[in-house]
Amino acid sequence: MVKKISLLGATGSIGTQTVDVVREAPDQFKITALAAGKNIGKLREIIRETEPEIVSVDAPADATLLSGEFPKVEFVHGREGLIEVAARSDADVVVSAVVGSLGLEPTIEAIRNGRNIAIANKETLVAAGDIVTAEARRHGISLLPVDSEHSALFQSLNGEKAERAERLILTASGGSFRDKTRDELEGVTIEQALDHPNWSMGSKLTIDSATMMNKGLEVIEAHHLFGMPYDRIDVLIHRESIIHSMVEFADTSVMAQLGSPDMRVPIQYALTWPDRLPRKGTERLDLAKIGTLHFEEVDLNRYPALRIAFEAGRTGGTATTVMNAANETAVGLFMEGRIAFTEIEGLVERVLDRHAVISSPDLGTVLEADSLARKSVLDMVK
Ligand SMILES: NC(=O)C1=CN([C@@H]2O[C@H](COP(=O)(O)OP(=O)(O)OC[C@H]3O[C@@H](n4cnc5c(N)ncnc54)[C@H](OP(=O)(O)O)[C@@H]3O)[C@@H](O)[C@H]2O)C=CC1
Ligand SMILES: CC(=O)[C@@H](O)[C@H](O)COP(=O)(O)O
Ligand SMILES: [Mn+2]
Repeated sequence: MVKKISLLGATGSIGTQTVDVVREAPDQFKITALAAGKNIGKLREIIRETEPEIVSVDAPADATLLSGEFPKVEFVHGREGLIEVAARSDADVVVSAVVGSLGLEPTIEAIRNGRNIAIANKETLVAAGDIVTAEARRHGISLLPVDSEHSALFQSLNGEKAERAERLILTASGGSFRDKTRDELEGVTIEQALDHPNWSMGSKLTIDSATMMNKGLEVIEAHHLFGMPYDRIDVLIHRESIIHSMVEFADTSVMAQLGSPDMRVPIQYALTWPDRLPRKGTERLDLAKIGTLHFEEVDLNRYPALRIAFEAGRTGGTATTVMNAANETAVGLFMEGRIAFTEIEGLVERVLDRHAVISSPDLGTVLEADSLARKSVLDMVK
């Protein structure tokens, strides 16, 4: 049976690679709903190719423009449009791949509508992991990891209960500045920060990888997806991004998932699970050619964002919501050239220090904490 897919974040790095996967297996998948932001040129191409029933864009003017060009497609817009595409779609799976905690409400609506979620949008789980996983349990849907590390953990668990695992080991490339000391980070440029050694990804995630906030977000994501306490989640620097992550069991066995760094592999697995399809166009792993794999401990003084994320995760409640929102805002300021790269973690930590944590927030409280944290960062750099 053809699987119907609703794709949120269609024009982004994960979105366009999801379209690649669908293109390669038209007898398996059909995209019926799309959501994007401002990249109307790319969206036009994707609409032409996939012929969806409904599409959401950010601006009302773009929705009107595209309605004229594609009369058979229904267009909606803005935050409500994004939620409508997620909630109304009759898709078998919703690929949640917008960037940022903007993905939270549509993902929750999709879960409440009984859709399985292929979750790339890690910020949703960091902002409100307890709420999202509780909704998933209540509605009996699957949260299928797309993030490469979490797909690796999921595959390494291979049906075993996460409780049986003793330790999750997330691998980290070290990001664009892994060969620089903390002092050498002074004055680094946006272009340098965007030059990831192994992966081609959206800009926000590439900056997060350089601060290692990405790994911090992923630790929190793993905690929620696999129910693992923080003191049993480790991070290991592995420059090559060939081992995507590992699970250690009580008998000392370690299961790992390896492969070429190509996000179409975990995207496809989330869409085909529990089956697998052949993958055209992904380079097969040739370990003899690679020769050597490297591993290193993480120095939390070099990467304070990872320490901040572990602390926020252990605190729980709105601490992770606030950390995520402050980080999104600080990364945005860096991308606008308004702050230095080395100011990102300090801003996040200052906002967290001033925040009075609410331990079991409802969705309204999460959204309010998120928006206040964004404002706090902006106030600090005025
Ligand atoms: N890229 C990767 O390899 C990986 C990504 N992820 C996660 O997946 C998510 C997406 O990442 P990535 O694809 O790299 O990001 P990109 O920046 O490449 O894409 C972001 C997507 O979100 C859309 N978007 C942004 N703002 C809005 C808005 N206001 N309304 C609707 N859509 C909006 C963008 O639309 P537009 O461009 O049209 O404005 C775009 O389609 C992130 O959470 C990231 O952490 C996880 C693992 C790997
Ligand atoms: C491809 C992917 O999953 C990214 O989240 C990736 O993990 C970034 O790599 P590092 O954060 O390890 O640099
Ligand atoms: Mn990842």
